[in-house]
Amino acid sequence: MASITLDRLAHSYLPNPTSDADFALKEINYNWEDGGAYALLGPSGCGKTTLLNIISGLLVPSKGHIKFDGKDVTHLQPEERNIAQVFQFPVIYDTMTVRENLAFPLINRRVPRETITERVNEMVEILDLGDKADRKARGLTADEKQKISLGRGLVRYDVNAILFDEPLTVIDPHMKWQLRTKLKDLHRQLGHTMIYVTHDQTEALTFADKVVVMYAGEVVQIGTPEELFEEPAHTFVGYFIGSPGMNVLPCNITGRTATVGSTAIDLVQPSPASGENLELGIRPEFVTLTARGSEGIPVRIDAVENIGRFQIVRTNLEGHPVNALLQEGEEIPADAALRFDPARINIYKNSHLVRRGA
Ligand SMILES: Nc1ncnc2c1ncn2[C@@H]1O[C@H](COP(=O)(O)OP(=O)(O)OP(=O)(O)O)[C@@H](O)[C@H]1O
Repeated sequence: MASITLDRLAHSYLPNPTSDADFALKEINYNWEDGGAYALLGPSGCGKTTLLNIISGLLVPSKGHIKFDGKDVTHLQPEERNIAQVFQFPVIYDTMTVRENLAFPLINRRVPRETITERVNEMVEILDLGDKADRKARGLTADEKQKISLGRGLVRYDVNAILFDEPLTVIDPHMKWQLRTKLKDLHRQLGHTMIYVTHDQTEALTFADKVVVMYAGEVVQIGTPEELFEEPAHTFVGYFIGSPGMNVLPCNITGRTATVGSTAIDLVQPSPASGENLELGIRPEFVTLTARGSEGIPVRIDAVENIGRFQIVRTNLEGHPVNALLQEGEEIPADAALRFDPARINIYKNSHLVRRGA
């Protein structure tokens, strides 16, 4: 296992990049701790694969360095980096049995026979493949084959890191949560440095101790799942994490009052932010509905969606959508007014957090 340092790392696919916009990966500085479980989370095209390929050695960055345990590996080939990778689709040998597939990465590295048997047995048990262990991979389901792929990544005990690139894409939805939880357990048991690439927030938040959120080539926040929820550093994080995401409303600010259109919202504390490109962010969990006439902000209700234990109330405030998350069965007044918990109102300037809820 190793720590991984990204030292002023950036990448452009263009031969002569001139502006920030030319970089598929904008400058990032970060130290990923030895034995940590990290997720790279972001929408399609945000630069996740570019970063993963730099770590694995498939791509040499146009700027900066990458270090494993302080040793510069920027120009080392993938096979010289001693990492394991699990891809979206199973990479296994159909003609080999499950056991033979799992043993293969160890045989390649001339691991002693007894150790191989021990590790393979351990993987078979961990991945619940006991009843299939001596069958050829050819006849197995896509789920089972991908489990073997995961096992082939995890079976090596001496790797610097294990990289997972959307490994649950082919897995059946009902199996996904099982494998997600399993991977988390495996990380606890095995203690490898693990980096998991996904565009699915549930996968990222379940698996990782720290989530690296990427947007348009930029790392916009690195934090624990709680930090991303409580204190989104960028409006994109607020919008992308949470279901539904944070409400983001363009506003002006004077003193302790934010104004959305002609609606004044009391921030309780004066905000340090002023000028243009300001936005108010509040999560639906901290929006309540009251009857009009009390102190709330009158709104139009567009829709109510029941999602099990909660209901999402979709409202419209002066042309801007605002969602409120209410408990199942909680009463929704016919003439509704919104109330924002002032302690949970964040203020953003140019999409970046400048003031978190008091
Ligand atoms: N080989 C390449 N040559 C030129 N541009 C590329 C190349 N690979 C990726 N890009 C561009 O770099 C940006 C980041 O792509 P990347 O594949 O890293 O994103 P991603 O977050 O992994 O997306 P996805 O989830 O769709 O794989 C995109 O704009 C993409 O079009």
